[in-house]
Amino acid sequence: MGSLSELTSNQERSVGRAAVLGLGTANPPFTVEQSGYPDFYFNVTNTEHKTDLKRKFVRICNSSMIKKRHSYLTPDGIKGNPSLLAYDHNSLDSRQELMDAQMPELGAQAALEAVKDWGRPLSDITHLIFCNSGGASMPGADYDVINILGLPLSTKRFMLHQQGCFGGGSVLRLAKDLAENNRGARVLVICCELVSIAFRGPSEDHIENLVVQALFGDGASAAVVGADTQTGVERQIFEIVWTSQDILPGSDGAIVGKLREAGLMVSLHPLVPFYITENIEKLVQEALRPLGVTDWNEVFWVVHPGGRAILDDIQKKLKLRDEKFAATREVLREYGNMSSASVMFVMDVMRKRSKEKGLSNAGEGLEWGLLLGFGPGITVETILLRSI
Ligand SMILES: CC(=O)CC(=O)SCCNC(=O)CCNC(=O)[C@H](O)C(C)(C)COP(=O)(O)OP(=O)(O)OC[C@H]1O[C@@H](n2cnc3c(N)ncnc32)[C@H](O)[C@@H]1OP(=O)(O)O
Repeated sequence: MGSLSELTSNQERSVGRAAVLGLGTANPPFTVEQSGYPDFYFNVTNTEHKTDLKRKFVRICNSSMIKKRHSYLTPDGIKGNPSLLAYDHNSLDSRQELMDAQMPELGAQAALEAVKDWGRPLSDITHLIFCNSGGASMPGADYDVINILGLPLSTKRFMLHQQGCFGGGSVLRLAKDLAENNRGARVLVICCELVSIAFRGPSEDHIENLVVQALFGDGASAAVVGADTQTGVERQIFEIVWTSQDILPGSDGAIVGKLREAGLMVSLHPLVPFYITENIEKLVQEALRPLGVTDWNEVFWVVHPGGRAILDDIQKKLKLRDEKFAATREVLREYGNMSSASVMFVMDVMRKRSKEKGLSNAGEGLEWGLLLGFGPGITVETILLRSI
């Protein structure tokens, strides 16, 4: 007969590993084409006279490999919030009001898709994680989602604020810990990011702001995570095998977001691609060497579409074939950088492409894969995935 502590821990912990059991995404309907965005942006911010900045912005947009982005900020919506137009007017109230209304709405849409994909009722959700880099209210968007979806009032909630782009990895790491330490748990994970918190007019003194305005788009993604699947009802899309989070040495100050009276002031150092590329192989080795993998083309890649230059440089450094980043580049092309929401979009695109091609699993027919999320710090989330 076992001890009381053994009996308790056997009842509390899952037998198997956590996995993604359902995925969903959502975007606002309004889109802007990147080719027309310089005209749109300088017109709507009343800065057409800043011709040098506009020419530079055209070069940035043309190099971004983004085709279109979704946004709640329609021309009328922007004009109706004039405090957003200058580079640094006090505007936090207007921005927070937009975020309070839009974040739960878009997050709930993505969550409904994920739950439909999972196949069990909303009432079986036990935990909710909501991640966002902009808005902050009490109770927050997690609470609103409980009400919108009619989730059980006993759902245990976690609100992750100000993670930035690595947050898509953080939520899966936290969901794994919750699912494996609470037998039977089904964790609904939502990442929702909106540009209303950082949209602002151009400034000659802050050129990196042009890069921010050219890259980011609105999007929400969601997943249901759980262990010990119900046979015939649930299926594992990606098993979450191992996770780590690392700060890249020497990269202090390279990606920063400060919440100020003028909203989220984001700065991106031109050396961001360099810092990530210099450090990436060590992290990849740590994750894949225990499996005996030494050719990084043997696994599938779910990479945060942070910017074209970052993807080009990582691909070159790791000697990855073009098809390895096809899902990531599709997300960058069709949606831009949606910060923490991006990596679950990549997972969703990858499993759909794999199905269309008749491949044996969601991971392009390969058993092992790596998820990489990077953001402020520079912080990198590395997750070893398995597709069965
Ligand atoms: C917010 C989060 O938490 C996480 C994130 O994802 S942060 C986002 C991370 N992404 C990045 O940092 C962007 C990485 N950079 C890129 O992808 C590319 O540089 C880019 C698409 C923005 C431009 O592509 P490129 O190949 O560099 O184009 P290129 O023609 O050389 O540069 C265009 C101009 O942009 C300027 N530029 C590029 N990056 C810049 C930066 N970070 N700050 C200021 N200027 C920049 C260049 O100096 C160049 O100016 P000129 O044309 O006047 O010479």
